[in-house]
Parts: sequence; C-alpha cells; structure tokens
Amino acid sequence: MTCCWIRVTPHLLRIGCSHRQRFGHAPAEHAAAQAPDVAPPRGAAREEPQQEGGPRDDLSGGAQQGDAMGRSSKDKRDIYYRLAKEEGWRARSAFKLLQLDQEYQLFKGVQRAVDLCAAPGSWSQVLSRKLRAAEDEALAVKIVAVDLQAMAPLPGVIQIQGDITKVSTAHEIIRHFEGQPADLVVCDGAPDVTGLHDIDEYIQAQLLLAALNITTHVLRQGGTFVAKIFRGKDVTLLYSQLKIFFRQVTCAKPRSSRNSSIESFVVCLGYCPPEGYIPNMSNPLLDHCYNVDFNQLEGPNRVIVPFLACGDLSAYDSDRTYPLQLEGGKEYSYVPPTQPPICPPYQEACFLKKNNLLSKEKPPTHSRSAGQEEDPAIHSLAIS
Ligand SMILES: C[S@@+](CC[C@H](N)C(=O)[O-])C[C@H]1O[C@@H](n2cnc3c(N)ncnc32)[C@H](O)[C@@H]1O
Repeated sequence: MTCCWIRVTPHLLRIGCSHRQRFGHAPAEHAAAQAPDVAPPRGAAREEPQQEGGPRDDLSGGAQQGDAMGRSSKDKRDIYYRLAKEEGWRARSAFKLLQLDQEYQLFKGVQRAVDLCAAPGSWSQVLSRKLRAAEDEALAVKIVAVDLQAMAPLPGVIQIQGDITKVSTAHEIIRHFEGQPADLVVCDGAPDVTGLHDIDEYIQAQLLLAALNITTHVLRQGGTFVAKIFRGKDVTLLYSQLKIFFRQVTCAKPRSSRNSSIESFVVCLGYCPPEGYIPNMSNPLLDHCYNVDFNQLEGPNRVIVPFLACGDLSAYDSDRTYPLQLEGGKEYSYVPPTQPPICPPYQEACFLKKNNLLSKEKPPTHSRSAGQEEDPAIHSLAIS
C-alpha cells in the first residue's frame, strides 16, 4: 500500500501511547477529569484534517495549552466537541457510534460487547448507557473494553489494559465472557498519525486487520463488527478481506465525522467465517515472524493458487545459453528484429554516441549520412 518499506510491529501500532508517554501527557481520560475543558492547540484540526479520530478526538487534547486562545474557541469551531461535554461524553467520537447505531440498530439484542481501542472511553460509555438502560439488562449485559492505555472506570465496563494484536488479549476477553462469544465488537482504533498519509493509511489498515483477527476469536456466528477505516487508495483490498468473514460489509460515514477526514467506519454484519477457518493472529506482516509453518495450515486457512508449467517440457530452456551453431549444422546468420522500436527513448543518445558527440566540449565536424538531418537541439546540447 505504500512504496516505502516500514516494519510494522505491534510496537508501531502502539505509537498512540508511546507518543503520549514520550511527551509526558497524562492518560487522556485522567486529563479530561482533572483539567478544565480547554481548547486544543490552535489550528490542531486544520493541521491534520485527514486524521480525525486519533487521540486528538478526545476532550482532553488542550489541557496543556492553557487558556491562551479562549475557552470557547474550540466550542465554536466544533459543535460535537461542545455537545460531548454538555452530554457528558469523554470524547466527541461518542456521536459517531450513536449515529452508526441510528442507521444499523447495532445494539439490538446485544448482551456481550467488546470495545477495542477504547480509551478514553466514549464508545464504552455509549455501550454502557445503551445496553444497560434497563435494570434487568444491567445485570445480564457484559462489556469488555481493551486499550493499551489505562482508562478511568465506567459502570458495567470490564477493562483490560492490553494490546489487541496479542492472542493473550483475545483469551482474556473470552475469560471475562465465561467462554461465551460476543454479539458485537467495535473498534475505533487509531495509531498516532505521522502526517505521512501513505504510512498512516498503512498502519491504520494493519490495526484494522489486527482488530479483525482478534474479532475472529471472540465473535459469535452472525455477530457484528464495526471498525474505523481510512478510505485510502487501497481500501478495496480491506473490503475484500472483510467480505471473506461477513455476509454484508458497508462503509459508513457518520455526520459527526468531518468531511475533510478520510475516516469512515466499516459495518460488517453476519459473521460467517469460511468453513474450517481457525482463528489466528499470525499476520506475518504484524508479527514479523516468518517461521510459521504454512504447510501446517489446512482447508480455508491455506490458500493455494495452482501453478502450471505449460508447453513441451523438452523445448528450449529459456535460462540456458545455446551455441550459435544449432543442432542440424545449419549455418548461423544474423536476422534483424521483426519490428525494431519506432521511437525509443535512447534514440538521441545513440545518435550522439554514433556521431562522437558525447562528452566533448566542442563537437567535431561530423559527416551526416544521406537524408540525416542534424538536430540543432542536439548540437547545442553537445556544445554546452
Ligand atoms: C481514537 S482513540 C479511541 C477513542 C475511543 N473510541 C473513545 O471513544 O474514547 C484510539 C485508541 O486506540 C488505542 N490503540 C492503538 N493501538 C492499539 C493496540 N495495538 N491495542 C490496543 N489499543 C490500541 C490508543 O491507545 C487509543 O487510545
């Protein structure tokens, strides 16, 4: 997806936290709770208009910036930011999940839900408020939230501070559900953006695939998976991978997600892995481990594309050098190509070389063959 080689490791997917740790910021939800709600750095949204949904989406982004630009400035610029605070959501992203639910009724009949990449926790808040609305529901419903970062507690939400690229995290989720599969998995995961769009898209795609991998461990047949996706140039590749596992895959853009952002959400309904599929986390790109024994993979876990050798196998070997005098003793004589190139890019260089015009301060007088025009441009090139 990108022309640049980058080693994608779970560590890279963890940039979101390392960045904040590096710069000594408090975990987002703590900052939200402890610091006044002030605006993020001036122009933050404009600097990175395409990377909405990253850590800046939470309401704590400007805690360190003080009141330099006025408390109400961000409120004016971003209605969802303001509403999120008024309605008590930890991040404006809450509205994205609420609006997705309005369209797809995601929460209908859900008893076990997983929120991947959950911090600071606005999606978990939505799950908690929606799924546990009635008293009896509050007892039956289980919500598990996973993030690399610690998150302030939420009613009815079990938290795992862990990495979604690890199989141990999948096992921990299943343990909390007492062996039962989840009805719904949501993932709003985002690594911290680098600003290099190809790389950002690539890392986001890898995070989505990691979310899909862990989902295949925990989701029930027919269950729903919702995840953030960057609609970059290779997005169709991701759609086709998701289509292998779900009956219906749609890409949705909630109103609260900025139009200037390439962020969207895939809503994948009707989980139906290929028959015989064994959930695994072995994405060699993520793990960088090439010692997986692919021969051990069977059925739909192993895709074999047929390889066919065509033509008479006793025919000439295209990698071998043969003598000019072939068998049968026929005299060799050079035959020119049937159709030489009509205007090859090296034509000018051949002309210069042939006429001894290359790397000379002054071109020697040269004789032109009959009908051959001297190109004044070539002449000046040779002189300069
Ligand atoms: C945009 S925030 C999520 C916001 C959240 N949905 C909410 O509404 O508050 C993205 C989160 O992804 C988390 N993340 C990134 N890579 C991760 C990984 N490999 N495992 C777990 N969490 C990860 C980051 O720590 C960050 O908190």
